[in-house]
Amino acid sequence: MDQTVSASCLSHQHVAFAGGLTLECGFHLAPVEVAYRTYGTLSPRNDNAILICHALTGDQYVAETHPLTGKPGWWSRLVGPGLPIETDRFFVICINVLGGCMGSTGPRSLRECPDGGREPWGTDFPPITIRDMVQAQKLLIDHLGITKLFAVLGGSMGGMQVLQWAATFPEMVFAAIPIATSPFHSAQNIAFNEVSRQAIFADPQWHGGRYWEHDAIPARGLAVARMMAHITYLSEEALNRKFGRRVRKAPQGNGANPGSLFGEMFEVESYLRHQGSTFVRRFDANSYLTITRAMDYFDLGADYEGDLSRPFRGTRTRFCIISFSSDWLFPTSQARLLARALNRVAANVSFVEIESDKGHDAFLLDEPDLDRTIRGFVAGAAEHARIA
Ligand SMILES: CC(=O)SCCNC(=O)CCNC(=O)[C@H](O)C(C)(C)COP(=O)(O)OP(=O)(O)OC[C@H]1O[C@@H](n2cnc3c(N)ncnc32)[C@H](O)[C@@H]1OP(=O)(O)O
Ligand SMILES: N[C@@H](CCO)C(=O)O
Repeated sequence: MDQTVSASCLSHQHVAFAGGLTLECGFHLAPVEVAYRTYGTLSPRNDNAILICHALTGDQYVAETHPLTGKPGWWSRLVGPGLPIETDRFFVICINVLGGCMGSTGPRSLRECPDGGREPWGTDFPPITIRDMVQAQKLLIDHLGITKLFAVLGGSMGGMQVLQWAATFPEMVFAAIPIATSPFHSAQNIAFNEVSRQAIFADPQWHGGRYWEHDAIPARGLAVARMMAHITYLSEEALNRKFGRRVRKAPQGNGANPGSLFGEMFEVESYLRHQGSTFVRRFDANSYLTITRAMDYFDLGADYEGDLSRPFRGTRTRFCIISFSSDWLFPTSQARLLARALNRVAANVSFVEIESDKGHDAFLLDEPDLDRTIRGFVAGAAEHARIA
């Protein structure tokens, strides 16, 4: 079916594709809604589009104030006029992933029930993969009339999407920048995700995933999931630098801090509680479960007896792989495996390990070497692509 014909705009930068998508699991999901933001202008030659893919709990608000948190966009340091991803020159698109909770179809979306009513998908939302996310993005890219992306970039799960784009639609990706990512999700990372999921299931407000029926959310479980995951986004050095062993006065009453000496708590405890409680205001538990599973399934070599170069055979995409020295979640060793595999089949592969003590989330933080690397690679690739 011609998706450009069956697409309807629900509102500004929110499109429904009536024909939907057949997912990797075989389920046909229809309609598929895609929420996105754009910055800059598509050139008359249609050659300046850059797709930015967000990470696990990110969203399309990459370079503007977030509507729920009021915070600047998660990459507003990098995307804008005069910045490494120059919006006076490039047309930048960022899409909320399939399975997300910021407007694209996900577990919180309403579906038709057999009795004619509508209710959220919840845990009945079909399992999705990174490839499904990319297929949903492709619907939108086609709808926007873009035939070739000048560049696709993103960190962490965003980097997985970058690799999937380059593997699935090689002719559409001129340059790819996978950052702080891996060609497969490791056993250690699957293990961390499973602990997060169990924290959600253990919350009395989980209600088998139908929490909306109880006018509740599994806030405690989701917060604990985030607290645990957030530790993996930092590094020992970063935690020491930020908090050391400093303490502050602890909240009193309701058994909030049993065993605490002198009514104190460690700053790092307070920080993690803050990260947990702010997270639940902006994220849906069923989305969290769906997306962490999609990350867990990611394994580019799975269909090729583990050979990571075969998905990219014949590629003409230029790659710039970036890792951070203190990232223990997506360590440099995994990026190096990817670089070695790509070097066997691709003519243009750069690999940069950035010295940083900030851990995995370094790609979201003020890291001048990251900005310089992206600026340099994008400028060089634009010259090769002869972008005005
Ligand atoms: C690619 C993507 O799309 S990913 C999505 C990115 N966004 C997120 O992950 C949102 C969650 N936030 C984060 O993970 C991080 O804040 C980052 C990575 C975005 C930024 O990190 P940093 O700038 O180093 O901020 P930091 O981790 O220190 O957190 C600051 C917050 O902790 C609070 N905080 C700091 N110390 C303490 C403490 N001891 N006790 C309680 N709260 C504390 C600050 O008040 C601040 O709160 P606020 O965010 O509500 O204003
Ligand atoms: N902290 C980021 C990166 C995780 O990989 C997020 O929450 O999406």
